Amino acid sequence: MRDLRIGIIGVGVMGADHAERVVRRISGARLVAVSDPDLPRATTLAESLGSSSAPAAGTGDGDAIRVIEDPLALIGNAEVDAVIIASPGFAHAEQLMACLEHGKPVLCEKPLTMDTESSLRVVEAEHKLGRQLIQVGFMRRFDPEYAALKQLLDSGELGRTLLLHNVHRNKTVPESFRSEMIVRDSLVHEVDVARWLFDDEIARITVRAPKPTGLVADGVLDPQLAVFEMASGAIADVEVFVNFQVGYEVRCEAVAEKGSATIGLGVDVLTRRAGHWGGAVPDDYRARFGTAYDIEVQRWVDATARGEIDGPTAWDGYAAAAVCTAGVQSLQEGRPVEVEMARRSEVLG
Ligand SMILES: NC(=O)c1ccc[n+]([C@@H]2O[C@H](COP(=O)([O-])OP(=O)(O)OC[C@H]3O[C@@H](n4cnc5c(N)ncnc54)[C@H](O)[C@@H]3O)[C@@H](O)[C@H]2O)c1
Ligand SMILES: O[C@H]1[C@H](O)[C@@H](O)[C@H](O)[C@@H](O)[C@H]1O
Repeated sequence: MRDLRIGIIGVGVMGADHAERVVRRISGARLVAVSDPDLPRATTLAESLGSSSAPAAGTGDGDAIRVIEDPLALIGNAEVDAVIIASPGFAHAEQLMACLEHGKPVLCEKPLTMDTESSLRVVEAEHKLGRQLIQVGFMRRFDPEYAALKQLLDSGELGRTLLLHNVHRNKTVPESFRSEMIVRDSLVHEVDVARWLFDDEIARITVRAPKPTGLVADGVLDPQLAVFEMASGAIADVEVFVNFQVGYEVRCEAVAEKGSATIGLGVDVLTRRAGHWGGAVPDDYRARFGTAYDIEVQRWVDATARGEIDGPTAWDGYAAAAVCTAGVQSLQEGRPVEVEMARRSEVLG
């Protein structure tokens, strides 16, 4: 079977990382086009990967990668079989709709879109089309540690899961990150983790913030503390701290009836030396979740070749957006907020 020809939209930090992944680390796919309003950035990337002489799983022998300025033109281009969207969240809705219009399978970085209404419109448009084309980049589901945790909890060995404690810390984030963005762009990962691990919807969310760190602009509420009340009665708490300074830390502890399980301790690098013990803290998500992204994109490519998707769906993206909308309201009003969501059966039949 011929390689899946991929176009990537947005080649900043994440898009460039995916581009390298497609070219060098996964099989069955070829990077044929990139698009970014920052043309020099797109051109430099296309030239460096397209003429790569390093062993390239995805490009063949230094195949050229086209730079297509207009992202919608990339989506419509006949030489692009499938699309990876790694533009900022505000651009996702229009680009997803274009992928649906052109019948192109798409792996869209989280969040699906930045608000509940546009996320629902995307879900409805995909449903109308009659086939699933959208996968959302909630990559934690592909991380071996999260996957092992999910398997353990689903096995029932520990009894019913009652609580999740989560920590999500970034070293720093760009200045564009205001309080709402922390909910919609960072906390959204734990929204998906809780829905996935509990296999349940979040019914109510509370987001509170202590006196903020002094290392952010005035008015930015960082860190934040969220509580998700699941429809079944289980509870998850999350600390999100995106200007933690130290490095990237993502942990999850599940507390069940007959035991608990924790991931994200970095125990594989635990060291003892010169009177100290400890390990390394990764700098960012690329170091911590590199394997998860590789597995995510490889499985997406393989599933796309079969005409399927294999991961979080547009509905998962919509559900996460609805929870985040309620979360932002909770943060602003200082009270728990019920999550308002369409009924799945009414939208998807
Ligand atoms: N899954 C993860 O762990 C993870 C990690 C980082 C970022 N992300 C997601 O990836 C996406 C990109 O984030 P990033 O950190 O790479 O941002 P970034 O700012 O580094 O890169 C975004 C790129 O998109 C370009 N761009 C801006 N407007 C555009 C438009 N309308 N169409 C196409 N391109 C446009 C910018 O010029 C830039 O090159 C976001 O959705 C973000 O939430 C996910
Ligand atoms: O866009 C990024 C990305 O999703 C990271 O995985 C997350 O840790 C950051 O908080 C977020 O800003």
